[in-house]
Amino acid sequence: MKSTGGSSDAKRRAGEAAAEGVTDGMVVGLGTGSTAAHAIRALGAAVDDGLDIVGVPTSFASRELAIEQGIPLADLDEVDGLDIAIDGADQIVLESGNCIKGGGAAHAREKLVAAAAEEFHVVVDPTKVAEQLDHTVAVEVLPAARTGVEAAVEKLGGEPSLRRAANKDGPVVTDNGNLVVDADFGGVDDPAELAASLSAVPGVVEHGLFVSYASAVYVGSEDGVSETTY
Ligand SMILES: O=C[C@H](O)[C@H](O)[C@H](O)COP(=O)(O)O
Repeated sequence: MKSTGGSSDAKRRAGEAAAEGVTDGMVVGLGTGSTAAHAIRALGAAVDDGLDIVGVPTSFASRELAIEQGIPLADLDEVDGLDIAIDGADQIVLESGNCIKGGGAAHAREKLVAAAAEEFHVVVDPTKVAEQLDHTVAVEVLPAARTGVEAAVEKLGGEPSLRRAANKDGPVVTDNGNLVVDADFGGVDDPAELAASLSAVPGVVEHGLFVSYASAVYVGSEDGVSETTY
C-alpha cells in the first residue's frame, strides 16, 4: 500500500494497538492506507493464532492484503452490521475526532463501512494531528459530473483540482469507476456544514470529511500510543 510520510514505527504502533481491541466473533471493517495496513497485518497474525473474525475490506488494496493475511472476508451487504472498523486518516482534530480521509481515493467505501460499524477507530501517526482541518478534501464524483462539481466547489469557496494518476496519463479512477476532485478550502471552520454542502451537490458520490464518526483515535509515536475516545 502507498505510504504517505510519517514514521512507519508510529503507524505500526497505532495499527497494532487498534487491532488489540478486536475479539472473537467480531465483524471488522478493514481500512485502507499504510497505517490501516498495519492493523490488517496484526489481525492476520491474530487469525493465525486462532482469532475468529470476519473482515469487511474497504478497497481493492485492503481486500488484497487481507486475503494475503488469511483473514476470512465478507462484503458489506453480506453482514448484519459491523462491530468495529479500523482505518487511517489524512488529518484529524483530536478534540472532536473529525477527520479528512481519501488520500488513497478509498473514502466512499470507507465511509459506508464506518457508518455500518458500532465503533470507528482511527489510527494515525503524529503528523496527521492538527488543531483545525485544512487538508484538501477528496470528493469522489461521477465522471459526467466533474465540471459541475468543480463549479460547486468554487461556489463553496474551494479550489478544485482533478486528481491525476501517477503511473498513467489521465485521472485517478476509483474502485467504483469514478473520478476524484481534490478541493482545497483552506481552514475548515465548520466541518459539519461543509460536509452537508458537499453531499448536496449533484454528482458527488462521497467526500472525505468524516464528521462525528470516530469513537476512538490511536496516535502512534516513536515510544508508544495515545488513545482518545469519544
Ligand atoms: O483513501 C484512503 C484512506 O482514507 C486512508 O485511510 C488515508 O489516506 C490515510 O492513509 P495513510 O495511513 O497511508 O496515511
